[in-house]
Amino acid sequence: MANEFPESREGTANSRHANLTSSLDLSTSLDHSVQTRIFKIIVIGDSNVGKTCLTFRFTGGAFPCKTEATIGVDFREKAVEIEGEKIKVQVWDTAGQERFRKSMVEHYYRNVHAVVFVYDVTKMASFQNLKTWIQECNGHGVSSSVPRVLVGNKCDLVDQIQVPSNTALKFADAHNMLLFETSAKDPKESQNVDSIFMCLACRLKAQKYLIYRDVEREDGRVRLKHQPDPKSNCPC
Ligand SMILES: Nc1nc2c(ncn2[C@@H]2O[C@H](COP(=O)(O)OP(=O)(O)OP(=O)(O)O)[C@@H](O)[C@H]2O)c(=O)[nH]1
Ligand SMILES: [Mg+2]
Repeated sequence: MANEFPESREGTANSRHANLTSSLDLSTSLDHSVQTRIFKIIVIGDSNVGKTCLTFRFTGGAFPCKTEATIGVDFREKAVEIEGEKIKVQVWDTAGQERFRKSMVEHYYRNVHAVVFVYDVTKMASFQNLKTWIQECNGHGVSSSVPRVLVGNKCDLVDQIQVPSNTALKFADAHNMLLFETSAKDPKESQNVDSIFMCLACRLKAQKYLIYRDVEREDGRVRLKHQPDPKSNCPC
């Protein structure tokens, strides 16, 4: 059974930080000294859908009282333990506004392990724009074997919902994604928010034997072979 132990870190990077590349490279490395794997999960979607709030809820356990549009990327880490293995989940909270993301897009997708697409259930346009986000992701060479999930956020605003669940479910099925409808704001939903990231971490953990056994090194970088683990007990 998956459980967590308390350790989270936050950082930020934008186009003004000169040493960005070296810090970003860490996300894809295996930390051999402590044998802790790091899973890089990016969170993508329109501005204002709640990406920052969702990632904050997962790593900090609370809803931020105030947020501003993300510039570049904020990265947050949470240490979790799954079936006895300590894993670092590194969440990349990306900017939804084009002007705040354009110089960073390459970094977002580089060596990503999993992708979370977010829309706002009260804003149909944010759902319709998912196609563009998926195109961007595919256009950056993210393999179809990289796990992806779809998240409809702001479900607490029950009177304002514009995106019906069955429409979202069809879209998710068509794109081979699991659908989570949740709220970063509603404390009762916090476990559901956790399960978005834990579900992905469990799936990635299922690649354990590949990472330790079939790891390949090319150009000094670690590359992983993706194969499903038939013995995985991932809850999703
Ligand atoms: N009611 C409600 N409001 C939310 C929820 N999640 C986020 N918000 C609000 O939505 C607004 C935008 O949230 P952010 O998390 O900053 O949005 P973002 O997707 O990170 O936006 P960018 O950084 O510009 O890409 C803020 O006013 C939040 O308080 C939610 O679950 N319910
Ligand atoms: Mg943000």
